[in-house]
Amino acid sequence: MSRERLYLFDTTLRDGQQTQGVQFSAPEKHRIAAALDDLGVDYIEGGWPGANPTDSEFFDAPPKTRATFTAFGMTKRSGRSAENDDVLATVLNAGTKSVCLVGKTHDFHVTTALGVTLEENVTNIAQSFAHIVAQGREALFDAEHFFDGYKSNPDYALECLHAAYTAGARWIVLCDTNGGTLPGEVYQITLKVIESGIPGSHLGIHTHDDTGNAVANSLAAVNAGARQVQGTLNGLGERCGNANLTTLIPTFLLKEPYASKFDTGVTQDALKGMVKVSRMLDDILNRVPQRAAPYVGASAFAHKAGLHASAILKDPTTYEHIVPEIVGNARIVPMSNQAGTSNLRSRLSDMGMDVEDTSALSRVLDRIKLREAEGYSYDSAQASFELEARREVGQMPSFFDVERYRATVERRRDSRGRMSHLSEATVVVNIGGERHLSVSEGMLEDGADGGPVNALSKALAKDLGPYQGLIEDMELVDYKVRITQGGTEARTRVIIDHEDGQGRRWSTVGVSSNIIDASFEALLDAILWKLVRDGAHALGAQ
Ligand SMILES: CC(=O)SCCNC(=O)CCNC(=O)[C@H](O)C(C)(C)COP(=O)(O)OP(=O)(O)OC[C@H]1O[C@@H](n2cnc3c(N)ncnc32)[C@H](O)[C@@H]1OP(=O)(O)O
Ligand SMILES: CC(=O)C(=O)O
Repeated sequence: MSRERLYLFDTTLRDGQQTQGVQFSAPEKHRIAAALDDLGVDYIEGGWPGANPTDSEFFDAPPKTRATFTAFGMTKRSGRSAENDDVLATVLNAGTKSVCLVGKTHDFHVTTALGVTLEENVTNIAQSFAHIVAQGREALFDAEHFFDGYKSNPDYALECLHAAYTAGARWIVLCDTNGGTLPGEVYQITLKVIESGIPGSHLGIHTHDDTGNAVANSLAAVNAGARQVQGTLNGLGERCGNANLTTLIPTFLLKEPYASKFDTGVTQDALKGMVKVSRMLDDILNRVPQRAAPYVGASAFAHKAGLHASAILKDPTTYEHIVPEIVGNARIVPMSNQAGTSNLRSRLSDMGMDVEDTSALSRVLDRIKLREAEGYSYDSAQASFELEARREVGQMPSFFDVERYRATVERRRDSRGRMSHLSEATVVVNIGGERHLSVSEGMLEDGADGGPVNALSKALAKDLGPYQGLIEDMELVDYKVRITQGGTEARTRVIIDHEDGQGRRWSTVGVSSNIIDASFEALLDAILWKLVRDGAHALGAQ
């Protein structure tokens, strides 16, 4: 079978920026564009020149990409020529090789949102594209609300597409703007478009995830013949997001019939960077990565249940649809109350612990299940699990003892009558018979009160004598609280994530009826795990 080219169009910097709460700066756009270019997408839509200062700044000094850098805008408005439309002029003045214009194809939107006649809209589309093409640009038509438009008035929706195509648009992109269309309809309607005379090699698909079908809809359009797929990294985008390219790209490269049928610009080698690219975007957005994201999520290859773990150890293909490393991910076999000895052996061996004694293994398993019944949760707090296992099998060095800690919170009015908060913590540890007392205030980088957990974290990490050098690069990056039982019996579970200078991220858990105490337990485990992993026992721990 001869292979066909499937084009990937990324709109993270345009539709992705339409995500609530997302606002990229120009330098961030440059970083994302460079990562997309390394990945191998064919088009990078940078934004809408002239729509806001950031996009204008970005287009003033555009990235140099192998991918076709694209400016976005809308078709000309009625009552002026394409040459005299200032919004269109600003888009064209960005000087990009390719230009994507959104235009209406749904009769209802033409009369209601634009308030023009159906004929005027067709003329506006045709003249806008003729103008772009006359300037030597590659033109794309984002046919807004196309599927809804087709269902309302198929002849008119197709007339709009043909107006752009006849005027020279290279790509006609069928948009499921409201995200309400299902895969069967996308497939059938895409076939109708092809039957109307626009070949699949000129058709693109742009979907939204409002029914959770953005990826399925993209695949349906490709199955019908479309050869350009638009999407965003991590599925960013207006409302529920766009088709997720971190799902679609591995699917096109690894799954049939796509892998045998299509070439894309993404190589198998670049595919190994998929997790990295996804995390980079989360890092820029200061978002916690979605654990369950297909292919790239931390749980995508996590085998929690005992039956799964047992089989995985015999042959990973028993519960994995692909080899995780192909997309830069990794297999994990977490511990929890769903686990059996297979999970345990696998975890211990990953931690470098060889435990032959089966009675020790059962003790660890019993201990973990008992602690989970008390409210601990080890499947996401693997570092705390490791410490618990070490304690149970006698492989946990003793670095220091916490003699006591105290945290206080104060709310007061200053001399100008303004309310302020102050949190303070004291921690006393005993290291080899020597007492170390540390006091810290809760303080954020901007000088605001960081709260009692922040104060405790600082006091605990302030003076650990010989171990101090090993913990200096630790940073608390996420803090989650959950009440595990209601009423007066309430127990609080705190899960804290840390990162260090070696790029490691680890999670620890604490449980108590008191949120500060639960936090302290998780903070303490985080430091102990770091000391165990970095060989602090060599510094004289017992
Ligand atoms: C489906 C999509 O996601 S398309 C992408 C949409 N992206 C964005 O809207 C983000 C960037 N947009 C913006 O910054 C602003 O909306 C701007 C600068 C483009 C326009 O701002 P304003 O001139 O203040 O207009 P406003 O946003 O209020 O309304 C949009 C105007 O464009 C018109 N319009 C909408 N689509 C089109 C189109 N395809 N062709 C021509 N005109 C259009 C609307 O009718 C409306 O005009 P009206 O005010 O005369 O009724
Ligand atoms: C153009 C676009 O983003 C849409 O129709 O969804």
